[in-house]
Amino acid sequence: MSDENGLLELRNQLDTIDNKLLDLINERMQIVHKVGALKAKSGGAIYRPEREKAIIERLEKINQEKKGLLNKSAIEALFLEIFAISRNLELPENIGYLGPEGSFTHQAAEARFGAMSSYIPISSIKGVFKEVDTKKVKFGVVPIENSSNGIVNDTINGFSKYNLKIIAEVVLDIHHTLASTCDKITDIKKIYSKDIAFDQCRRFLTNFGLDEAELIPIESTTKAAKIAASEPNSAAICPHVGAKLYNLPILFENIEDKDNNKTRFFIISDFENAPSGNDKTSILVKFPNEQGALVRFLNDFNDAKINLTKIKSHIVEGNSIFFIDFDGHKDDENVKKVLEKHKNSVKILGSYVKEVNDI
Ligand SMILES: C=C(O[C@@H]1C=C(C(=O)O)C=C[C@H]1O)C(=O)O
Repeated sequence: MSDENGLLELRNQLDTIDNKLLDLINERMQIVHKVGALKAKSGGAIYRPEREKAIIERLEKINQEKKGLLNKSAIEALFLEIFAISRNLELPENIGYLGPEGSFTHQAAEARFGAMSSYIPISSIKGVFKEVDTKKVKFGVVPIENSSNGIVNDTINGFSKYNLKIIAEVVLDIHHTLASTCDKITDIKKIYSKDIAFDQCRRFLTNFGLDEAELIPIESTTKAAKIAASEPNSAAICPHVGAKLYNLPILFENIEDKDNNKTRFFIISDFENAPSGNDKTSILVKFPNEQGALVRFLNDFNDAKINLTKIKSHIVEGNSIFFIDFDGHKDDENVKKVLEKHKNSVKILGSYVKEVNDI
């Protein structure tokens, strides 16, 4: 058989498989439709991250056993897209994220909800909380902490003010680029970016003599790309996708000082997750002004054999509060007991499937 005929034959085989895949996906969607109808009757949540996680883990295991050609992230990418389409079929739901389009939070949202969902950029973290609270959007995506810059205060403030729940976490590796229409680095006189992005790229700026340029902080790295695309002798520190969005040539990639620069994001909504068997819980704690309150609290967690994974202090309206993460679900017996004992000082922010990529 000639190469050309060989190619034709293989493509015929692919067409036959694609036809079967289409039938199978449609068959799946018929069932999803029935799940949607049941949930509409019972008022159950459409998005069930713990169920999606379990499906992906099961498929990865089968794939490994069968020595399939797909790797873990390929399975995840394919199925997250199928789940997103499934959920939209059950009930189309909007996702509000800290914008603008192309921001790291947008990337975090897409990593979880796929390319087919309906996204709405919101210009502040406070705004994201408000739109979820008033049910304009079903889900909100906000940053909670960065490995170089710590906790995001506006997000803690949002949780203090609103009774919304964390239903999932997403951890992204953060890479910055220097993008500009200038041909020569010495032509760059102004650099636009978000204040924390400048902090994350200090060494690069010094090493390349760019600390001489005027550093202009603005509200987002994507907006920085937009401005730099139209202003001569300027540049932006922005994500790769931000530069692409505004056709801004990328001069340097991965300019962040630390090679494991990560940001953790929360997906927030108005419902609680069922336990998945591999959960984490986040709480805010405001201790009474008594000696030993923090120690007593921590001892109770220790006695209940709960593993605390993070504790950070934060000031809200002059009061010191703690943001705490621990392993387990709020409905686990040991967790429930401790939280009940301290219910006057604790606000439960949510229990959600633990991400493998940690910060
Ligand atoms: C279909 C369901 O709803 C959603 C879609 C899922 C899917 O497509 O398999 C899984 C969990 C939910 O996020 C379900 O809850 O089973």
